[in-house]
Amino acid sequence: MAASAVSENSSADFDHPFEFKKSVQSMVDSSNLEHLPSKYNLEIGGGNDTSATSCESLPVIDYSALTSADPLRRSKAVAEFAGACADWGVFFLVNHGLPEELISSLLATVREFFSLPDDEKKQYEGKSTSSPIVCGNFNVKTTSNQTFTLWRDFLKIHTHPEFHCPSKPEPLREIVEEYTGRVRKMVREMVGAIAESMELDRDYVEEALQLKSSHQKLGASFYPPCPQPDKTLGLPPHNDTGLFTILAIRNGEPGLQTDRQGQWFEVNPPPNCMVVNVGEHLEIFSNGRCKSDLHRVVVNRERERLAVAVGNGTGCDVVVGPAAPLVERDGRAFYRSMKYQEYMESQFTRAYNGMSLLDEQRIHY
Ligand SMILES: O=C(O)CCC(=O)C(=O)O
Ligand SMILES: [Fe+2]
Repeated sequence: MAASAVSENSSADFDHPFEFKKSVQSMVDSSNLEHLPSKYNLEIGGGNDTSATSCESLPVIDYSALTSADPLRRSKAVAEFAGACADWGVFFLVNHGLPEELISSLLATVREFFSLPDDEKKQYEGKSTSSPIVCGNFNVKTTSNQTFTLWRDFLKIHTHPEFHCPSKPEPLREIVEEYTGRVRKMVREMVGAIAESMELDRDYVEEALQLKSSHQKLGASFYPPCPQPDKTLGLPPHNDTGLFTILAIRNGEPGLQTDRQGQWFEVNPPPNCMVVNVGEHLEIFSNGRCKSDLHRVVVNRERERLAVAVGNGTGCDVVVGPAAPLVERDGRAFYRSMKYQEYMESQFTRAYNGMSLLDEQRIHY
C-alpha cells in the first residue's frame, strides 16, 4: 500500500521500526505546528508523565585518577567507579582526556548532518537491521500495543571493527574516526578498572570480551523543539547495549532522565564532562555487580537537543554471560548467555516491541 494512501494513524503505517518519510526537523520547518501530529502522540490511558526530580548527586568519576600510576590514587578511584556502576549505573566522567575541540566539532558536524536535505539523507534509510549506516525515525510499540513515532531524528553508524560513515558533511568521517578511536581506548581502560574492582585479571577480561575487535556504534540523536512535549518522547525508557555508552551532550542540554528505584531523575551534565551509561552486557558479565540504568529522553518546547552516544560492546562472536570466576564465587549465574551478534540482530525488533534483554536473560532462583 502506498504510504500516501495510509492515514496517519493506521497501524499499516507502522510495520517496521525504521521509517524515513519526513524528518522531524523538516516537518517542523515546513509548518507552523501548534499541535503534535497524531503519529508522534503516545498518550496512553490519559497521559504521559514526563516529570523528573532534579538531581545534584549523580556520581562524578575522575578518569585521570582511574588511570593514575599512583596505586593509592587509582585504587580509591576504582572503588568509586565500581560504586557508581553498582548504584546509579550512570555517572559523569571528568578529566577524560577527550579534546574539547574534537567534541565540539563532532557535535557541530553532526548537527550539520541533520540539516542536510531529507533527499540527501534518505540514501541511509534503514532497509535492514544490519545496515552499517541508518538514518531516519523510529517507531515504538507501547505496552498497550499502540505504535507511535519518536520525536527524534537519528543517525546510527557502525564504527568498529569496520568503520563506516556518511560522506557528508565532508569533515564528518575524519572527526568520527578520531573520536570513536579515542573512545575505544578510554573504554578499554574503564573495563580494565572494572575488572580490577571485581578482582579479575585484566588480560582475562580483555580476552573473554574480545576487546581488540569490539563492536562499536555511534548513535546521534537530534530532537527539534516540540509543540506539545508532554504528549511524546524523544526516546522511550531503555537500557543501552554493550559495556559502556559514552555520551556527549551539546551544552548540557536538558532532557535525559535516569530511573533509580522507580523514580525518574534528571541527568544534566556540568560542562566538560561525558555522561556514561552502564550497558546491559556489563551487567550480565559482572553477574549483576554493575547495574545498567534505564533511561529516557523527554523533549522541549523551546529548545532543540543534540546528543552523540557511542556504544561500546564486546566482540561480535563473544557469547556474553557472567564471567566464569564470578559465577564460581557467587555459586550461581544470575543471567543466561547470548552471542553478542545475535543480540545485535534482534535489537531493533526488541526496541520496537519494548522488550528488555535483561528481563529475558535474568535467571530467577
Ligand atoms: O539523547 C540522549 O542524551 C540519550 C541518547 C541515548 O540514550 C541513546 O542514544 O541510547
Ligand atoms: Fe541510551
